[in-house]
Amino acid sequence: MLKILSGDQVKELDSAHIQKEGISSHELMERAALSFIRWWESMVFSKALPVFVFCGAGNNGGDGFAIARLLFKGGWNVQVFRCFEEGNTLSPDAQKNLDWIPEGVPNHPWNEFDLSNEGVLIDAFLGVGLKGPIRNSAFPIIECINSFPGIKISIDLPSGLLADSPSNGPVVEADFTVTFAFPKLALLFPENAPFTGKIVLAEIGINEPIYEVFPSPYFFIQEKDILPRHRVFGQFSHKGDFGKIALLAGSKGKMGAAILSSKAALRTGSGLVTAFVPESERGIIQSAVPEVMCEFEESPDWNRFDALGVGPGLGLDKKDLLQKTLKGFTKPMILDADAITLLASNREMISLIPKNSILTPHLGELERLIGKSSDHLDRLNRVKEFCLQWQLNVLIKGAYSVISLTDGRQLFNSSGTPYMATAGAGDVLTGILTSYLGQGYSPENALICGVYHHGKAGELAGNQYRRSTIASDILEKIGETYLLLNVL
Ligand SMILES: NC(=O)C1=CN([C@@H]2O[C@H](COP(=O)(O)OP(=O)(O)OC[C@H]3O[C@@H](n4cnc5c(N)ncnc54)[C@H](O)[C@@H]3O)[C@@H](O)[C@H]2O)[C@@H](O)CC1
Ligand SMILES: [K+]
Repeated sequence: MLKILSGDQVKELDSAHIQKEGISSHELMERAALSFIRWWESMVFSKALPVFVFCGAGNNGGDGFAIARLLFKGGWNVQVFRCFEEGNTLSPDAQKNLDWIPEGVPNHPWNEFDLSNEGVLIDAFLGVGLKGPIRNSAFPIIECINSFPGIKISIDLPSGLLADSPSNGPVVEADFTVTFAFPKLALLFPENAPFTGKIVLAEIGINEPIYEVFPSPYFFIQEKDILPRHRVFGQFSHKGDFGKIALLAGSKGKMGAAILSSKAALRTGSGLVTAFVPESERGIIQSAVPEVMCEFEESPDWNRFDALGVGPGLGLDKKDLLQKTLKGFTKPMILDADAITLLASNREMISLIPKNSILTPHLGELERLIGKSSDHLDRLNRVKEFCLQWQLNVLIKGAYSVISLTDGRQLFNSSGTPYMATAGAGDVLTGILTSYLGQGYSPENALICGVYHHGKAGELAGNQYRRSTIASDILEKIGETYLLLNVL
């Protein structure tokens, strides 16, 4: 997993890199610019479009100058716009790259930019070096960039956005943010989505051991992290090895939730799935999912199951049943939907949850559980406290869902699409997570694999159905995610 460092640590990363690999900060900047160019070429922008590069006085501006040079060499019609006063001192690497701008690239002060221009604007004004509240002198520059009607691409961060804390001042509203080495924390906050546009990760070849010395609780999950976390089953495995799981879900009028979670558990390889549903409703699930078994007792011997998922469509009148279940199951379990709402209003039950269990609230359920947050950073901190206090794992669902673990680490998922914001998508996830726990995955690996596959299945469904995507489509795409990730 990619460690997400703070803006302040980026500078230290530079020197760690220089010390360990003997690569200068200037070479690192060149790598960043080349990595940007690789992405740019993959976008096949029309060569008829002029490119305007707005450059600041720091290394973000340095990236901009280097990009302008490389684009010019590649045959693009490029112009540079300087976002600093005449006579200002530039960072050494920015100065070097400014000096290297070829003769044929026009170079103007930013206020000479003609807003009626058409083309692409590259925002290399401010990056992770922005400190504190933005100076007044920067306001008109950001306003000018935002008034440009063409495509806007921010380098590393949209200018004005603080790397890892909430921003109050004006911020560039980019269509794309090409960020180097790892996504900066603030890019993953939902409140910053209007500024970041689509986030593109551009690798600059920093080796993983170099990251090791930097402490950070934040990580970014990538596709390559998934396969090694899956369990491998042999030729002689039988259905008992794939887990015997139970789902306590569904109620009158909400049997769909039980169906979706049971099917998802089966689709992710559960050997045996038993749904605990009200007896009066059994016909619905048994005809919809013939592979699932049904039981109706209110407090069975839960411990005969390898894993237990509780909550989808359960109903809010099941407090006693939830309490008995929490007392009756001793292994980590999944708690979702109505189970979380019941816990939020009966907080004395939180201590009954088996340690290392997983709670999967959406933002509304989370708020009921931990109170209102002022912003995403505050939310992350509150959830971390909750996880540490109760030794529970919490998944904050949404874009870049966050897996918050019992040891304080917080992992951002990278798969998914807004088309997944549809009824029942969470029920599918509960089935997947319960399935992986039943197959012997640790809660951490169940979360990483489950959340990633769920997001990937949503992307595949979204690519096909766009806004008409429903939870059953996500479910039906789970199989394709196994092929895509090469999971046996
Ligand atoms: N260290 C690394 O690993 C790499 C860093 N690179 C680039 O370097 C950038 C960081 O460069 P720097 O540390 O030089 O910083 P930046 O270039 O991001 O910012 C420094 C500039 O911001 C101005 N500034 C600071 N606070 C301000 C405020 N409150 N209001 C208005 N202006 C303010 C400063 O006067 C200075 O001109 C990254 O974002 C990235 O683009 C890349 O070259 C790739 C490698
Ligand atoms: K920028």
